[in-house]
Amino acid sequence: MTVLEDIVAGVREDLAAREAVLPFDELKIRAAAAPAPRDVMSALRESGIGVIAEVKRRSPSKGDLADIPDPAALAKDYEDGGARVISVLTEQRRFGGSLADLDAVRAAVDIPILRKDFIVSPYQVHEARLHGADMVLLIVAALEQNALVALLDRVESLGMTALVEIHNAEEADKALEAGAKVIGVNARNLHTLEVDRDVFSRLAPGLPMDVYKVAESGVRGPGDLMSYAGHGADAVLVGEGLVASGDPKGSLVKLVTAGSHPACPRPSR
Ligand SMILES: O=P(O)(O)OC[C@@H](O)[C@@H](O)c1c[nH]c2ccccc12
Repeated sequence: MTVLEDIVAGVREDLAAREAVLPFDELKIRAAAAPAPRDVMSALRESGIGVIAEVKRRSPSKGDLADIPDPAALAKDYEDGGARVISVLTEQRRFGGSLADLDAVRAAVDIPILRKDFIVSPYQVHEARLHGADMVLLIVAALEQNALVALLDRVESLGMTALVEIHNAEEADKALEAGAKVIGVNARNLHTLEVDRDVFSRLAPGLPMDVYKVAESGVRGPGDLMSYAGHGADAVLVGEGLVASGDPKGSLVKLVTAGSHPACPRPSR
């Protein structure tokens, strides 16, 4: 079993337990009554390189990163520091996240929120909506193509935006085939957990101009942001570089400042 398969197996078990408590039909009704989702694309398309800031306690590759006793306070710091979107990891077993984190962050900020999890079922999409998410991660490596297409349609039909994650050229083709408008290139291989920052520069030129491109993982500071921007990134998604820095807000401000500096390369759109 690869790391990804192991994580997804745990996610499916936890999902079955939640579904036994709150059946899908009831969940859908409740989610439909949630306040409308935010316009993620307009937030993302503000000028400069966007920063998506992540609430991340631990990871299978690095172990414990930060305690984050108050995810709402961290999220508020991210919002004040100029994040475009806040990513909240809700996977429990390996990342120490929860839907309670999503609720806390939703109550604390006005900017769009991404539910970062291993989404394999429409149940999780409606659940994301119920808990206030505006954006949902769909990982191509974790999904059959027909499931990817169905989940992407589901996300859009609920007025949310999908961040479709890829790591190689075959997954890029699948994401485009499915109609992804926002594509995240993860520098980390989810089967082996190895990070290769050059994956973005190899894949980005093959993605259409009108696809919004997010460089995910391994951003240590402004230098990595500038380099990703030089290869065509519209935004970067950063977790560890913020939460483990000792000063998440200060570290974020440095990234946001670099991303809006005149010397920073711009996506040619
Ligand atoms: O902490 P980093 O290296 O800045 O990475 C953030 C983000 O890219 C990473 O958490 C991530 C990217 N894709 C994922 C899929 C599932 C879980 C986590 C992730």
